[in-house]
Amino acid sequence: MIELTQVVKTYHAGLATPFTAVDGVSLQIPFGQLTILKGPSGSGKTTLLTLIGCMARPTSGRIHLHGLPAAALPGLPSGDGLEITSLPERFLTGIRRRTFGFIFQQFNLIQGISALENVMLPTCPTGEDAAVVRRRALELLGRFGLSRQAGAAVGRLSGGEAQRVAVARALINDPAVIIADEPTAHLDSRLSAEFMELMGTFKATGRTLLIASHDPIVYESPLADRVVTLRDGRITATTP
Ligand SMILES: Nc1ncnc2c1ncn2[C@@H]1O[C@H](COP(=O)(O)OP(=O)(O)OP(=O)(O)O)[C@@H](O)[C@H]1O
Repeated sequence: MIELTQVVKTYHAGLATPFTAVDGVSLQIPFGQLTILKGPSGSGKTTLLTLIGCMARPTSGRIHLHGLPAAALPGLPSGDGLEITSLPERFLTGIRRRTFGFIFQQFNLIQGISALENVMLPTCPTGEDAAVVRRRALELLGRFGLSRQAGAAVGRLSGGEAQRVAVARALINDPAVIIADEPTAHLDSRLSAEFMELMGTFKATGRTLLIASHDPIVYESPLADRVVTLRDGRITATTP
């Protein structure tokens, strides 16, 4: 479980115009479930995802990881209740790489390199053998029907293909938790429904899914275990 306790994120803290984007959020995200963060633009969904995914630190409050596999915590005690908010940067980086896979709104594929190279990218800092990574990346691309596009520059891919490359990239380090930020924002209804089906297959393998979205195809999906609604950086509703 990922446990947030009174998490606050204030941008420009200490400056003339501080802005509190996340304002005292307490939330428990069980492993193995699909949790949706829903809310209007600017409600703090992306900010919250970056805090949970160890990409930024909260201004105050704590985030604990309870019960992660030891392999996800290299050099760290795997005991219960690891508090990530106060860990030194090098540990945060390790947890980010091994525990989380990210799918961004614009997919954030690197233009000018191939689909295969994009999928391999998150493994670069791990120093893993390139041939092994390449095999795994090709397997993933094959699984998503993209074998023929492996060598293609990502700029040439269709929206749906680009999305599946982004999903393959999120999976390359076999993360326990997949974080997706408005993953269907640039997809039509059919591709959005396909995306949710894909998420369903990951959930079936025991992965934890955390998706920020204001797309009803996502937050009304029967796959969602819980929908957390945010407004002005605060939780206003949790269903069920
Ligand atoms: N780096 C930053 N510096 C200052 N303010 C920021 C920064 N990042 C986000 N904000 C502000 O924090 C608020 C929450 O932003 P955030 O991106 O988390 O919302 P969101 O719910 O994900 O919105 P959207 O659905 O439009 O992506 C917004 O008002 C935004 O302008």
